[in-house]
Amino acid sequence: MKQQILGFIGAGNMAGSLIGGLVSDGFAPGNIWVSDVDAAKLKDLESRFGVHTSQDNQVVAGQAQVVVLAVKPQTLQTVATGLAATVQQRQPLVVSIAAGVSEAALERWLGGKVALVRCMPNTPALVKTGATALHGNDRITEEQKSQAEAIMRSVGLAVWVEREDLLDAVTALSGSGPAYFFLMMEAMESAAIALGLDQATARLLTQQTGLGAARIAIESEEPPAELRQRVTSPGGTTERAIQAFEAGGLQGLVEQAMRAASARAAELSRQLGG
Ligand SMILES: NC(=O)C1=CN([C@@H]2O[C@H](COP(=O)(O)OP(=O)(O)OC[C@H]3O[C@@H](n4cnc5c(N)ncnc54)[C@H](OP(=O)(O)O)[C@@H]3O)[C@@H](O)[C@H]2O)C=CC1
Ligand SMILES: O=C(O)[C@@H]1CCC=N1
Repeated sequence: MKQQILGFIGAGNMAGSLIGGLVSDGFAPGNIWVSDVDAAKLKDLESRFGVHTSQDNQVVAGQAQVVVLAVKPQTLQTVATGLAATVQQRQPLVVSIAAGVSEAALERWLGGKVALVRCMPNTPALVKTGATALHGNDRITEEQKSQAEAIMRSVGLAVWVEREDLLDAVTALSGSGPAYFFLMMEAMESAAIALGLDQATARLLTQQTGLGAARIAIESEEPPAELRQRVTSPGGTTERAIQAFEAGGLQGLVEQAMRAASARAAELSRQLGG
């Protein structure tokens, strides 16, 4: 895999995170090509990671064995139809990371027959702790399946889902999920400042607490509810905080938020051509 040319169409937040993770995992930057309409974003990726860039999507799709579509869902139809002739002629593996764009729509826009993997990564790929779920169409070979998995595995965890529609749930969980934790961190930092800590101290303690909680959750065999109990001394301070979260309906709110994210992915899919 590391010998192949990997092409990214779109040089935004998610492409930058994936490229950063791949390069730090030893993927040769000289084998990565990136295109975008925005020259400044390309310059930035060039200087940070040493990848090749072009403002012409055809230059990238014209040489890559694996083409990663990393533009916004709303831009994807234009981009994909523009690449259809090249893709049909060269038959690369196409990997789409777009939320809510179905394999059927992508195949149609790309002119028909195409080996396609649709996946949902997340931005912690930048620090090689990404979480990605993948689903492939009927045309992918075992080798292409391994290629797509190897790309995502080099920047973190990669799991396959059996049904394409489950990617909407994954989007609501791990695709958007980093933002939920950042929101929680924002809220904790602000509350700590309100309680008298200076901002630097509040941020540092919040960050380290997030890291520590995540590491315990990953390294321990115990479910999160059990780990929470260990922090919650009867009659102590955590108990009061948890009571306040429960009174505010935190669990229901989280479910409501994730249902809204998943519904938006399904809505995008309908709006963008099924
Ligand atoms: N951000 C995230 O956490 C995640 C995002 N995704 C998916 O990844 C995809 C990209 O998201 P994200 O990186 O956040 O979005 P960004 O807007 O940061 O990146 C998309 C890039 O594509 C560029 N672009 C627009 N039109 C074209 C074109 N015709 N040819 C080439 N490039 C073009 C945009 O330029 P300009 O800004 O000038 O329009 C922008 O630089 C989306 O489909 C999203 O659903 C998936 C998982 C997580
Ligand atoms: O917000 C979005 O639509 C994208 C998909 C998942 C994370 N970011």
